[in-house]
Amino acid sequence: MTSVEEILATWLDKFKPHEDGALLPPHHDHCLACGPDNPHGHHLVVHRRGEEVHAVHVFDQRHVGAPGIAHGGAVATVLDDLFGFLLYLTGAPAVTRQLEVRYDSPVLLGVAYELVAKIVRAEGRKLFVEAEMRDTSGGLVAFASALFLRVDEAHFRQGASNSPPLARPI
Ligand SMILES: CCCCCCCCCC(=O)SCCNC(=O)CCNC(=O)[C@H](O)C(C)(C)COP(=O)(O)OP(=O)(O)OC[C@H]1O[C@@H](n2cnc3c(N)ncnc32)[C@H](O)[C@@H]1OP(=O)(O)O
Repeated sequence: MTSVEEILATWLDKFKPHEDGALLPPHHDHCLACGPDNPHGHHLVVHRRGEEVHAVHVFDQRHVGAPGIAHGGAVATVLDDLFGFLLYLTGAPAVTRQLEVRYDSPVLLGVAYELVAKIVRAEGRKLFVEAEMRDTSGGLVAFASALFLRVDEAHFRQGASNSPPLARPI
């Protein structure tokens, strides 16, 4: 598992400008939503598209709520993390202060959905953001809005000495 200091050391590069269309880097290798090395993760892959961020995502059996349907918390995780990619466009880290998700239709496992997020407005440390998740016919299945607050590196160091085991013994 990568340490907080190792993660922070890579952040300056991540917050450099990214070209339109660029593949955006994961927040870190074990991030629950986008980390490629997290076996329990969503492995979300996100690109910049103009001033928005864009992903095509498929939930699988690890994310099941009702049979065949993604758990609402899993959907919220992915939408929250998608917002985290907008931060690369702002050039500064921030964290979720408030997140609201509207679930319009069940999100089916094994089906591709298109996700788009944008910054609605910025006021000082505050970033107001919105995201949509649509099915392949363009139908809106979920809508999220959130307030992110810019924080400095000290925020992330709060977890630096906290490294519980990966899983609880049964
Ligand atoms: C590479 C970057 C890494 C990012 C990864 C992204 C991953 C995906 C996102 C996440 O999972 S983040 C993890 C979940 N979030 C957290 O763990 C955050 C936990 N909360 C905190 O640590 C603190 O609450 C926080 C640092 C966010 C804010 O504490 P502060 O004491 O700095 O701010 P405060 O609560 O006083 O609010 C600052 C301003 O926002 C305003 N505010 C707060 N809540 C509001 C609200 N709900 N609506 C409107 N305004 C609000 C508040 O009134 C105030 O306004 P003014 O500055 O004008 O006085």
